[in-house]
Amino acid sequence: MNNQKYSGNFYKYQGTGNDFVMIDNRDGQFPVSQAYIEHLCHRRFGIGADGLILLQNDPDYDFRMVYFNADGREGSMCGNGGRCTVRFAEDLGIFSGSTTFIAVDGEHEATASSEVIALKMGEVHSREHHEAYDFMNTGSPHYVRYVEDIKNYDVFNEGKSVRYADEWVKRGGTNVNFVEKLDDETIYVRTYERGVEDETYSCGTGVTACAISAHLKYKMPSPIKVITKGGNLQVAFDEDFKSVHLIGPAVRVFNGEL
Ligand SMILES: N[C@H](CCC[C@H](N)C(=O)O)C(=O)O
Repeated sequence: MNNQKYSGNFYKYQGTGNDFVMIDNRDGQFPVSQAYIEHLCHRRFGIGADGLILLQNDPDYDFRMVYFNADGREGSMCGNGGRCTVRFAEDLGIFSGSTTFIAVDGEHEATASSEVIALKMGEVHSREHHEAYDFMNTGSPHYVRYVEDIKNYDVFNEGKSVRYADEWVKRGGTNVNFVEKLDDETIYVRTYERGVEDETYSCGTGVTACAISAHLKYKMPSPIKVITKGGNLQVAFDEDFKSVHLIGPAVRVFNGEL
């Protein structure tokens, strides 16, 4: 461990089982360090989470979301984390109804109801379609592979072998998704996450990538229902993927003091 310590409250949120330590850092007092964040996210030595998020002030938006993976490194965009941050901002009284905030990949709009947070994702510009997989960036990089019998698929080992393949390491790393079409409106998605280096219960940007991929492959209409280990999401989109929404629950689990 290192010497940096934070004195203050923390909050624990989860969105379809993707869980985050949330800090209200509007006073800028949180000591950002990779080792400290990794420690707080550790499931034995710390609070335990897939990532840590700082909610900060921003002059032009309701708030700024700063996301770190469980390994303590600042990550790219996190869809479930975004939905949880919106719920956190609502709980703090920063907005009610709808909000616009800024994250590492740009501006996001979101609406909150008691059941769900609908988060507008960034525009999805480029999609690679290959024989064995699709690849796209939905705020974070996502490799998408279609599989059968997904519930029994070896996501950890198959995901890890793609994650650490030279090609992907050279490209800066990727998250690895496995997807199966269940019926004409539903897919099942499991994700090995970069930065967590394990399967998570749900990955919002990964779910978004899989829904877009499934729409292109099977012509499934919007919204697509997505089942993950941690619960159900929906992805709504227009034809050019400029307006893409990730919709699902996000709730506070507990809070405490550091
Ligand atoms: N769980 C996140 C994705 C985090 C992305 C991160 N693992 C990376 O790309 O480094 C989500 O809900 O979108």
